[in-house]
Amino acid sequence: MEFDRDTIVYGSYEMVQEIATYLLERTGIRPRCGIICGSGLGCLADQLTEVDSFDYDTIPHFPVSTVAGHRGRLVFGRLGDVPVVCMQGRFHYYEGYSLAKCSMPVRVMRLVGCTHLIATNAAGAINSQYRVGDIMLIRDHINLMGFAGNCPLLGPNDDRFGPRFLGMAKAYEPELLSVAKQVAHRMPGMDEILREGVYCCVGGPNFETVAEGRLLELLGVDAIGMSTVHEIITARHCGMTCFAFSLITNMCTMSYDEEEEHCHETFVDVGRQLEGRICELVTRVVASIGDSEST
Ligand SMILES: O=P(O)(O)O[C@@H]1C[C@H](O)[C@@H](CO)O1
Ligand SMILES: Nc1nc2[nH]cnc2c(=O)[nH]1
Repeated sequence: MEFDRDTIVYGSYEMVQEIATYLLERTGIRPRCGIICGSGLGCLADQLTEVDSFDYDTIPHFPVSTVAGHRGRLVFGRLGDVPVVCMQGRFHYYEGYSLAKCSMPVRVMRLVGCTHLIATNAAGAINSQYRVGDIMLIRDHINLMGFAGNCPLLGPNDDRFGPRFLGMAKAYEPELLSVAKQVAHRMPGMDEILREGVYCCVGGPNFETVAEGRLLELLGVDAIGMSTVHEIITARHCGMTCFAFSLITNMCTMSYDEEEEHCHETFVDVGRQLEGRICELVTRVVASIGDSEST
């Protein structure tokens, strides 16, 4: 099969290294953990101290964010005591970027020193037990775009990033999932909104038809979105430990009698309403990563 290297394959090792060097020469922070802020979850980056931030359009070879609620900058700093780097805004396939290009910043995170990735997103609930405002810890995902032959790892493999073939059975680190549940359990009001489930990514930007929603339910999907899966694949490929969660911003339309709830601006507002709890959850999970690395 012929690959169009410009559109499908993006980010040679040398290119990613050049970006990493550019950043490391301009910040004293040496991050251990990368955090990707989903739609409406950019507040996470606002919690950092000792900040050095870089607008995407000033970083060599970086794509730019085109989605409302995605600020478009990379923020280095400390979350509590732990040095981190946050993507305040991510890249989506529907913006016209290949999956490799959407996920390229994860490799940058790895080459600036991150061993862990925390990805967050806004997602629609397929599971009828869920409610808007729930937080779903991602236990596993279904790479539906991968079933159709689209994957961020398409094309020649560079062993300096990771292996050609990649096991994904424990993509979401069970230990971190368990830490997050313990942490959340100690936070007031979290038990009522905390879920654990299976996330699935579609290309978007359209939302699901009723028939598609019902199919996803049959497949065992709890929440559906347009990101995260390819970032986790890329992170696992380069040996990063991963944790992710979805903020449930809407119930998917599962019957023809229901009114459709989709509105990106409302999704961003749901994020704002929960930002205090989300920031606390992430701060505590990151602290546990810091503790585990210092022992
Ligand atoms: O970046 P995330 O996955 O949070 O963004 C979700 C999916 C779409 O980009 C958008 C839909 O409103 O929110
Ligand atoms: N595909 C998809 N992405 C979302 N992001 C936020 N809500 C939704 C949804 O219902 N479907």
